[in-house]
Amino acid sequence: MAYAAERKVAELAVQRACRLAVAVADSNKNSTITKDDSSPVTVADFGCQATIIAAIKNCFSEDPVVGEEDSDALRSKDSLRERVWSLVQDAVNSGSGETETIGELTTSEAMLDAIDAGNYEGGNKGRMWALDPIDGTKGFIRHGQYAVCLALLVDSEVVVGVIGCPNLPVDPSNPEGETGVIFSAVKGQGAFQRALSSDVATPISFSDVQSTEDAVFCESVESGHSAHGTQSKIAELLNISKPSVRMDSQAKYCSIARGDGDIYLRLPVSDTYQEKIWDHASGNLLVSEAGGKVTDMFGNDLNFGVGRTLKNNKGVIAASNLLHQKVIDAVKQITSQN
Ligand SMILES: Nc1ncnc2c1ncn2[C@@H]1O[C@H](COP(=O)(O)OS(=O)(=O)O)[C@@H](OP(=O)(O)O)[C@H]1O
Ligand SMILES: [Mg+2]
Ligand SMILES: [Mg+2]
Ligand SMILES: [Mg+2]
Repeated sequence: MAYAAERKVAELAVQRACRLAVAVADSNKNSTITKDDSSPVTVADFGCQATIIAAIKNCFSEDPVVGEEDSDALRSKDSLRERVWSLVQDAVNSGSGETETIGELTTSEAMLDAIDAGNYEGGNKGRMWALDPIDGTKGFIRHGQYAVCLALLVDSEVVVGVIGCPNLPVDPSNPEGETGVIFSAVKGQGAFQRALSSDVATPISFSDVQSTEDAVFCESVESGHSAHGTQSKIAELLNISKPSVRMDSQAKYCSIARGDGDIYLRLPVSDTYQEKIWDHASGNLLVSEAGGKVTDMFGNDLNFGVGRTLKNNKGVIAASNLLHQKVIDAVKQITSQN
């Protein structure tokens, strides 16, 4: 099967990173720093980026990586670096059978170098990985939804997408039951989920909701990340009566891809913000392999080949193939009134 090795490595790397993130959440000893753009980053973001890039470099040494974080804060603060190094070592040592495939990290210097290997500028030629070590950092901090997201792109097309969601219920019909799910998709091979605790993956697909009246839509928690007011007008026009499900991170893509909801609306709040490729690459493939479509607000495909951002696109609309065009028509109608 095409990309079997890449999928295996990506799943093992994401699984190891999810253990690290869960350990930080469980410890209640998180350290948060505010970045230059005022967004938060935690020890878990750094640790997850280090473990995942180290795994990629151990297995596919020539592949470039577009990763969200850099190591500047760790290089200038010994205590922070030591804390992240300790988390990385614990995550590596607590795995069983991973190291023979994805290797390990041997020094804290190697950890810093791994984090900084995520500095690729992107582009539309050849292989590259897109990594969001913790997507929905605000969700992670508030013990809500967050996701560890890794994608392989070839000539700017996503061919492998893996998303780990430690706080998402394994069985959506049993929200109080076990949590921790890993989603994966390979281009042309379908979309799957399995419990983080299990080796058995099952296929997932969109709901067969035919009419937007019966649909559920999801959106960001933060009103600064998508335009809640415009989104509620779009929902009204589509006769959606159920309240929106607000959820942090690419868990939104995962939820609709397995039929918990039907539509993901992400209308821009600012004219200047450019969506980042690591916030959408994995979810894009998961949705298309599960029977859905992702475009920008104008119905254009997302272009992952123009750098670290989606600078050629505005907003994101994801829905099943059955509903997508209806949603785009409603978006057009509402946004042309503004
Ligand atoms: N202004 C603005 N507009 C749109 N998106 C933005 C904006 N600012 C930040 N971000 C990115 O939002 C990522 C989290 O998206 P979510 O959908 O999870 O948002 S939310 O956490 O539910 O609010 C978040 O990803 P992480 O940094 O990985 O958490 C950011 O990349
Ligand atoms: Mg993100
Ligand atoms: Mg992030
Ligand atoms: Mg961030």
